[in-house]
Amino acid sequence: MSALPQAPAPEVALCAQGLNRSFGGLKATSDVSFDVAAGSITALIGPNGAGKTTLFNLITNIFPPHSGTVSYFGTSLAGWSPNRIAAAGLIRTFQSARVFPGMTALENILVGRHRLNKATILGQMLRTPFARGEEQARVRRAEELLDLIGLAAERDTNAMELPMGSQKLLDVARALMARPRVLLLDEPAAGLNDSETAELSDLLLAIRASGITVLIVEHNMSLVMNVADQVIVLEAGKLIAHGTPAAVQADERVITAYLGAAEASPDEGTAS
Ligand SMILES: Nc1ncnc2c1ncn2[C@@H]1O[C@H](COP(=O)(O)OP(=O)(O)OP(=O)(O)O)[C@@H](O)[C@H]1O
Repeated sequence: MSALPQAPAPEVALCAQGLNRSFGGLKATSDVSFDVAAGSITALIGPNGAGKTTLFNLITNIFPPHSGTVSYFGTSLAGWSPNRIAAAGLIRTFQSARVFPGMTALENILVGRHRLNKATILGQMLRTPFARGEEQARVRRAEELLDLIGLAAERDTNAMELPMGSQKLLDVARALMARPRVLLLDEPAAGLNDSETAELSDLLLAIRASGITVLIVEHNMSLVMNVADQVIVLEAGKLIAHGTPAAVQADERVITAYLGAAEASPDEGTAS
């Protein structure tokens, strides 16, 4: 028995075990297993077509795995609908997500809170005191999030008129409005310039500091290396490395995968 007290193991927010999913003859994910520690930022990287978005779809049950399991804070998500998964606080953004046209920045964030409304539809239509109080609290929360992403001054601006970087931040803020416990972000830095990417890095660190676990698919290696606690690397559907950013960056298999795919080292900014 050790004379020293044992540090408790970190709580596991997400646990994927043996995930397999094929499309026709193509194995999009092949026996993929990993843990995501609660309160961490974990990055999922890999060349185009490696299976990253497929893994997000398996975790959120957009389609089920052909075999394997996903558990969320120890509870299996097998058979759960995407809505039930979101209601449990596992919230994702989509690679192609953009702002809702014709809505202001504030309204774009408010969209993320609708599933949490407790007032009945009739209560909302009749504007009962309960429904009004709930609406005011939602607006306050959306304003706090606008402040957090540095867009308080753009509260009433049509979101389509905002630069791409601001639109991407709004997308993340909308996901935060749903009060996630775990946030899955699919390429939030795609299309951003360097200063917009730096703002996104700060936001991700603030999200982690608030206790939310983040799993992020991202091609921008500087962002990944700056913010991630752990990095998972996929290649052609297989997990080829999982470790700290420094360990993964020095991993021969990772270097080879990236050299083969993009003729560039993963430490050189955007990898593909
Ligand atoms: N719904 C689908 N039907 C058929 N094939 C699919 C489907 N979804 C993904 N695939 C295939 O599975 C493989 C993995 O795709 P996936 O989108 O998960 O990769 P990725 O790592 O997210 O790629 P990228 O970085 O380009 O977004 C690819 O070969 C893709 O063509």
